[in-house]
Amino acid sequence: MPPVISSISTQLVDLPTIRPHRLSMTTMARQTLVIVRLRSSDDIEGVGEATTIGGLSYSAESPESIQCNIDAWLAPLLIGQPADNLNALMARLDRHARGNAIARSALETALLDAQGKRLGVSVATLLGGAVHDHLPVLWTLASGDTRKDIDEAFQRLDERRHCQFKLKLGANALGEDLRHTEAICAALEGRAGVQVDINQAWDESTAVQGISALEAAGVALIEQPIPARQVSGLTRLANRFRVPMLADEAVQDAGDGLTLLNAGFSGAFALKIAKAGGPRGALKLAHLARSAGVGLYGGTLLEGTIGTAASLHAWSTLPSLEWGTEMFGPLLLQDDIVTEGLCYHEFGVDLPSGPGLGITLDEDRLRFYTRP
Ligand SMILES: O=C(O)C[C@H]1C=CC(=O)O1
Ligand SMILES: [Mn+2]
Repeated sequence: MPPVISSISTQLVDLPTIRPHRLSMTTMARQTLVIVRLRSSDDIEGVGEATTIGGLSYSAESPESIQCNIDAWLAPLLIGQPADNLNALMARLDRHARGNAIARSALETALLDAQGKRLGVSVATLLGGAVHDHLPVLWTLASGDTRKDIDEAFQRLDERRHCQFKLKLGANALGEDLRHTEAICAALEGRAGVQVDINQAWDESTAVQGISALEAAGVALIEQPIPARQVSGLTRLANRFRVPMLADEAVQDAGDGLTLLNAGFSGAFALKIAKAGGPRGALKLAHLARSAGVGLYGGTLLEGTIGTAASLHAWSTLPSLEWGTEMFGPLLLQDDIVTEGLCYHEFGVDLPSGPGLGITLDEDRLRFYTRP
């Protein structure tokens, strides 16, 4: 008799950030983790995590909708089913539920964690095997203050924690954003690379103006300058400029990847397990991109340690990530809900060793931060 899934619980965990994190659509003072605990009849527990940014300001899913839709709709589809066949379980979700990629990602993570623990292997091994055990990690400078951002960058460089930085643009007028970026590029010249993420905030003509100036300032990569659905516009920008465009919100999964490739997009893709409904969907997009010669970037939805570890297991199976990763989510949070955090050093992070995700919950801190 195969083990069956016996229960799935969700909880909302609010963790304060180390400083306000300013993006084009919101400023975050805390992050909410939706923690999923999935138990099976063989007494094995798998843990998953879902996050988004600023309630509904980043995505059509909010922490509360993720919790509600798992509890009301997705968990009942899985409970009572054989626990050890991920393909069958995810196909069952596909058959009976639409959308909700972030919620699905948390469930798939919990299923992978459980199966890894059951077989005594890591999630990366379940996904075909790790080819890297240390991945580069950039840091996002988003305090909202140019001087503070420069000081923060030098601190990270001195600690040998990060040597690539991402700036969040689009909350301010173009001129202000350009002055901010130029000052940071000048301060870091020769010591660190700088890339920018506009999070869809510009229209195409603002983007043409902005990207010309950013290219001249030495910015290495331009992420999602215009709205996600403007595929032709993003393709035009990618063809117009020498500095590469990184598609983020425009490329949720392999289907979107195909749309961009068919439109003639030449740039890079940001992978996120949350966008693609889990690690396997993100890898499907990655393999499509690799076949088309499109560069990859290991993206975050500012997950905590569980979601970051799940992403790392997936990214570790890829031969190359041309643009590195931004798996710094746990470092933006004041505290954690695991017994042993990820190990950040030498401008990157170690892949946690298994079984499963290789992460253990700290029950006391989890209880402390769980929303009543
Ligand atoms: O890329 C995004 O759009 C979301 C996220 C990633 C880093 C960060 O600061 O925000
Ligand atoms: Mn982005």
